[in-house]
Amino acid sequence: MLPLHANAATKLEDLFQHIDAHQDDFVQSLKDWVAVPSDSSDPRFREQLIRMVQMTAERIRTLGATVQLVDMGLETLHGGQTIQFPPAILAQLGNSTDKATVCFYGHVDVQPAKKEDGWKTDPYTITEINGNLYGRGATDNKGPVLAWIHAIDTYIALQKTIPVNLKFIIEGVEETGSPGLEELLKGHEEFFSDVDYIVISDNVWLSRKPALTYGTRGNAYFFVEVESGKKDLHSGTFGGIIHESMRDLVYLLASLADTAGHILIPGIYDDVAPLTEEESKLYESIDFDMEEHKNNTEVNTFLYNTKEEILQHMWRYPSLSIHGIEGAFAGVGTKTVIPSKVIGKFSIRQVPNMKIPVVEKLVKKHLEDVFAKLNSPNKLKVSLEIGAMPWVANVDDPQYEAARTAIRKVFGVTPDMIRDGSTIPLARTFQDLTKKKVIMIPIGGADDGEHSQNEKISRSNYIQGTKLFASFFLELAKLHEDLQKKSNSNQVKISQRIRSQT
Ligand SMILES: C[C@H](N)C(=O)N[C@@H](Cc1c[nH]cn1)C(=O)O
Ligand SMILES: [Zn+2]
Ligand SMILES: [Zn+2]
Repeated sequence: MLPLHANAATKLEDLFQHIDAHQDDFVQSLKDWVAVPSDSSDPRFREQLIRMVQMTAERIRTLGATVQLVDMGLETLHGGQTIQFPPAILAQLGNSTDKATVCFYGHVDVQPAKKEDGWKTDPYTITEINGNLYGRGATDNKGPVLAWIHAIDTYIALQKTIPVNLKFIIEGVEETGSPGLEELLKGHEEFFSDVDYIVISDNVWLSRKPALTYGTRGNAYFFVEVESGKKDLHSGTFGGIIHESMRDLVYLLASLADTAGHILIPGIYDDVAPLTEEESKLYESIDFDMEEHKNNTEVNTFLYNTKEEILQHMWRYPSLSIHGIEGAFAGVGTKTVIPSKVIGKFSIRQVPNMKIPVVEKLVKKHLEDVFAKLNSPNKLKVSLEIGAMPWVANVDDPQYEAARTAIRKVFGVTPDMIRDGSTIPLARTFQDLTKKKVIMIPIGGADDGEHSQNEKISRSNYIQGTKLFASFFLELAKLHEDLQKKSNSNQVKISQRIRSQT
């Protein structure tokens, strides 16, 4: 590694030029990372997921950082078997007392992806088409994690002083709700003692315009299991004489929400923060093209007709989605089986001021009440698998101002201030537990298709995003200097006052 010149003044143009000149190398790194199917939902990929975390640790080590791989123990699967959790990465680069310390949080696990799900290209081979880099994890979240690393690498390659101290928390189970991570944070409180800001880049913009995210919804993810017996049965031989588990389950799932998206679980909306007039105005002022959003989503119609309603229902109201049924026949052909045990999977996105234990109680009560009316002898089991709280930040916090300035310098525009309907399970935990200021700086585009077929990040967003992070380091350093000056001058005033009183 090259030595860092302490006093070399950093010109933004030099950094930007270096990033532009090395963009093909940066794309190659993304290719290497996307090639690892680090799917955290499917235990069959566990070895690959662990390899991905190790590769990431190695890459962070090449920056000159001190890297710790923390063992996260065993994961107990729904059937009772156990497998190794991937380790988590805690790393540190620089510890100057006169610099701000920024902790970057990201994840290198991905959602499942199979070519036959409808991908146009192999999900684990980055394929560039019309300036877009297609591949699972390209935007969620391998691209942004690499962009952050490349921004640091740029300072190192140009032998410039990195303007801030850097810390990293990188994990491999974000997509399954970050199990065990809260305990990890609780056990490493000292890691956060000198951290000033926590940065997350795991969302996308709302439109073509760059954005900063100040809120995310939480998620309460449930399994509802119905079991009729120990083995599947022939529907010709047994159909008509048994209580079918699938029929019960479909009835239960249908009772959760109506076709207009309204959740039918009694009491579920009771704690939702009321919409104030001030907040209402906020939605009116956001520049949002519903037609473009519809095109990105590839649906004909939304549930709501106005921009305000759409934004509110994405960001500040709960929503219930049914994700799938484990154990049900889902293949091609016309299998005529009656499944014995089926597990319905659904989740409710959480908003302020909903509380997970209350939601859990309401959901269980509702499903038990509905099931009781079926007079079914089958066994019902409802379990909360993930409970992640919503997160909202104060947009007047200084790190938002630094990020706004950095965005102006890279993109020449003032960013949209947005919320996001999806969940970063650890965002609220960071805020509550560490009491540090959290900011989300998305670099992905509105049409990136996270979790969907043909997920991508554009080459432009990936490279401009790298510049944004490099520029953000400088803005944070300036901010820190200003804050320190202010605090020193306040200290002088206090000392003078004490002296004059004695
Ligand atoms: C926003 C982030 N990139 C993401 O996709 N998060 C997941 C996390 C989650 C929530 N419940 C289960 N996993 C998401 O919002 O779905
Ligand atoms: Zn993500
Ligand atoms: Zn995701």
